[in-house]
Amino acid sequence: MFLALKMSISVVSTTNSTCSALPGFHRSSLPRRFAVPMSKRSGSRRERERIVCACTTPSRNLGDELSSIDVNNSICSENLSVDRGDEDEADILIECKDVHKSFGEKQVLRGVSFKIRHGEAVGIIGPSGTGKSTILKIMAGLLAPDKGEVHICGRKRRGLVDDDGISGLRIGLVFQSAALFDSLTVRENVGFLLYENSCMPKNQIAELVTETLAAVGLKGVDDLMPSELSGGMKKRVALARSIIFDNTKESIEPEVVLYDEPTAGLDPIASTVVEDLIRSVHLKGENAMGKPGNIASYVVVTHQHSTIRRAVDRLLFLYEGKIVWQGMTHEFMSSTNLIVRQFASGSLDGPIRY
Ligand SMILES: Nc1ncnc2c1ncn2[C@@H]1O[C@H](COP(=O)(O)OP(=O)(O)OP(=O)(O)O)[C@@H](O)[C@H]1O
Repeated sequence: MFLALKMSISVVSTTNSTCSALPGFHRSSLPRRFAVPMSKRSGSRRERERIVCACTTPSRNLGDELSSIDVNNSICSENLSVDRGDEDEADILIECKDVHKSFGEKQVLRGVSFKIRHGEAVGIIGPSGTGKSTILKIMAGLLAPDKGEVHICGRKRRGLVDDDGISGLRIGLVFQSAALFDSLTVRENVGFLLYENSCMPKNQIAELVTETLAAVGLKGVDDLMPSELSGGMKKRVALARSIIFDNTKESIEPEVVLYDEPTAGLDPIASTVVEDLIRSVHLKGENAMGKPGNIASYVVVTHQHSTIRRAVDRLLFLYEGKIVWQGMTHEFMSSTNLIVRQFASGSLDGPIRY
């Protein structure tokens, strides 16, 4: 499911009125999961802007292999290139501090802390059901932690993305499957936020959409419907929707993009294309137009080794609701941590039990 949420906090308005620049499109036709509770449909325009898309030790006795884990900061005792501590706090865009989250009786996150700095390409990995998507949604402001804090550019987020009024950072979230609006064209999907929330004229938005689609390697698809696209193309359209921004604004805030399993369901070559695309829209990359990307930092949740190797520089390993290992990608394959070794090899033998 794709979701572009913009946090400054632009996002897509889902109030129950007709779209300003998308004739005939009515927000009530949005999928039900995108609906905004009536009680939240008041307040300022900013408040009405909404999202569309929608460590303690592990509980099991894992034996000696976990004895090297520091339960306070969750860093394995291997000699790894981990977080740079107190250095240059100014470049921290998102920080999770001791985040806890439960669903009913199920404790999913049990004290997760990490920082995402300007310029970083970070992967979150770990066994299924360990809370990777949950922490992504908490970073995005779609879910609130039960305990702990999320800081955006040094400021504590008070509620969800639409409540806190924090500006200074845009956050784009690209869900696993595209979740494009089936009844809208590619152009309308990609330009949705701008049609809704910007003062840009329609022809200018259309031009920007075409340019953004070209940046992700798509040409001549503006008028197609999502049903006419392949799975890989839908992922690219979803990416375009997450990175487009109002370039007429005087100041452009940096953007962090959060990708939830962006290569899931793709064949190896299509995965490589998406992995390179993720790199290319980053500020250290070069997009399909030969221009530097605009994305300041990104976080990728993935299970795929190719994505780990190709698309990220630093890894956080989440297991049983805690970060039990972190290091650079090149340190992952050679790690002596038994959890990491089992995960990397896919072995059934080891501390991770299914
Ligand atoms: N909204 C929700 N309500 C109830 N339980 C939830 C909700 N969201 C997630 N969970 C549960 O929380 C746990 C963690 O889910 P999450 O999707 O974050 O895991 P994950 O690590 O991303 O898994 P996977 O790798 O399989 O996608 C799962 O047991 C899931 O069922």
